Amino acid sequence: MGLDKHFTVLDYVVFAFLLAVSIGIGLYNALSGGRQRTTQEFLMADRRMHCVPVSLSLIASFQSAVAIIGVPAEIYTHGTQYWFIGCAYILGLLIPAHVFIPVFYRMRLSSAYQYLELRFSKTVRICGTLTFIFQMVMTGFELWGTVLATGLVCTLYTTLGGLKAVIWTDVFQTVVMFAGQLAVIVVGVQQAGGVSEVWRKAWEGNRISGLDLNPDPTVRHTFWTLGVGGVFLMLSLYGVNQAQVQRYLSSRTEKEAVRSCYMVFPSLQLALALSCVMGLVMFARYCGEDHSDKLGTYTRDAMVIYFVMDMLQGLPGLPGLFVACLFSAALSTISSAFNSLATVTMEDLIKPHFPLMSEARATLLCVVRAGLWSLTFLTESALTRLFELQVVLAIFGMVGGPVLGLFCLGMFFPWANSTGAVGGLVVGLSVSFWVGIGSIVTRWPGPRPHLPNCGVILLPDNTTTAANPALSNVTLSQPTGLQRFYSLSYMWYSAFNCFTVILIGLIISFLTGPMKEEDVTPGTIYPLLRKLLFFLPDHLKKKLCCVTPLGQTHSSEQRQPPQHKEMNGLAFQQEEPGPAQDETESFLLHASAAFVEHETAV
Ligand SMILES: O=C(O)CCCC[C@@H]1SC[C@@H]2NC(=O)N[C@@H]21
Ligand code: NA
Repeated sequence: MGLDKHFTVLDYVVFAFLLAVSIGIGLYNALSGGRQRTTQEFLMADRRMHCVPVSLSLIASFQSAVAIIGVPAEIYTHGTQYWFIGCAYILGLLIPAHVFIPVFYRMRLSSAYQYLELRFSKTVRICGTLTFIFQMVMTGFELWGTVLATGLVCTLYTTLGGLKAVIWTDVFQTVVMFAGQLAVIVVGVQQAGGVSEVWRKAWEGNRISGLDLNPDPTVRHTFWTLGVGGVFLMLSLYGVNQAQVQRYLSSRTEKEAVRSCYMVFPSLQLALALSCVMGLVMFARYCGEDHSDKLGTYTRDAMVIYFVMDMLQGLPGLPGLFVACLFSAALSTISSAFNSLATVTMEDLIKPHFPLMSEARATLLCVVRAGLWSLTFLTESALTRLFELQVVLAIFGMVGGPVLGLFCLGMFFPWANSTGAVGGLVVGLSVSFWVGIGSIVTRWPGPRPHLPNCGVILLPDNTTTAANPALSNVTLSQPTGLQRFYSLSYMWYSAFNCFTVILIGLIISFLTGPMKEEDVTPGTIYPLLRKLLFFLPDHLKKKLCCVTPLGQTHSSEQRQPPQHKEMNGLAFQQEEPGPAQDETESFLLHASAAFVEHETAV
């Protein structure tokens, strides 16, 4: 699409400079500190990270070029309805902060899927890990072939620098992302003749969407699909996705991890606002014209890049900044994917079979795994093109939704057993792919009113009529039966699949003999019922919830972890579990110590 025709020397300098800084930060973290000699340092940044870099890195993981380009394209063609996904960020971050982080952090896990082994069984853990790998590989396709070059760079610092390098490069790349989007907005507003002009054109072009409370689940974007369906999308990404869980666990304390999750909220709202305003600014300038003739087969996302390059033409350095912004978005997502894939490969697939592996060998294997993953991604990204935002979100819903269901089944339902977990996940994934592929195959156009473009006439009673009546809303026939099932909005996939896994998981658990509460590993259940019924007196809670309130010891001895002795009310370990100790046992020691300590301290 001839990006380079707008590039001046200064653009190349700006782009190269920003890329060089990314590499520099990565290499610095690779060669400083403990020089990445242990897996704790390589995979968990020594669990000493501060909440500011962690929160910026949390943004970068799921703010790739797809979001930077896809959201403006969405606003340009459909209006600002998508902006309501911002309402999903409230619960979408509060629940991870107060439900998932406490459970994961007190268990001092390295991989989120260790939780599944401790709550259910090794089989469930492997299923969770493989589903996560599949999801990351599927969405790995979202990145461009052009990332190939810089992707090699990212491979360098990700494989050498570990999580610490990835987090600090993410911090820098998030700043570049915001700067690039801001530059486009400032220039665009100024060229369109000011904010009021942009607003007027967007308003006349019907791009300012009101609150659409239509309850129809087949309508693509409404307050319900975005504000409620979006919560489950956020939970699957910011609650249980390995890339984010790893960042929470790299925080120095649990409070630091919760603080980093809270700090994601304003930055995510800013990222959403910048990309939505960018779409409006583009609309004000091009009035919804469809330049696909100039772009040939390119998707509407490519149209966004064309517009931006056109807007920034004649402003040397800014096109370079915007392309650097795109690459930063892509690189920060790639590096997070590599590092989290290397972590789960090591923690969930390799280490359990080689408990006696030495630290040096384990770290070396991590480096090799991160390198192999990056080459996998780079080869596939070279083969594919940018996916549209909707496709990536649909994949997150199809794969991330069932995994979210698996964790919710484990945390909120003590009766769920491993058979139920595996059965629920298998059925959940099958149904999710049935809906997802069904909707692609039937290509249900969906009742998508064709928004009139700038050529509208604003009537005195503030209604608009399209310049050419043919463009007015076309009401399609409503889908019926199976067709309705296939035309479920992709924004409901996460919620729908999550509930399927929970429902099937519970049914199978009850059919195969529900777990007894005392058999459940301590710390793996979030006492949802007890917390929700906080207002009831204790004896009622105990009877109602049939879950022993946290902190009270059990009558049965086997609940007390071995090698502990009480001293002035605090439990601590007599000796650090030796390296030879198998991972689950050492986890048990850690968890129950932290668990009892936390509860007695509270
Ligand atoms: O860019 C990507 O990695 C794919 C799109 C992810 C977008 C989701 S929507 C909710 C949350 N908010 C973001 O800014 N990113 C994620
Ligand atoms: Na990113």
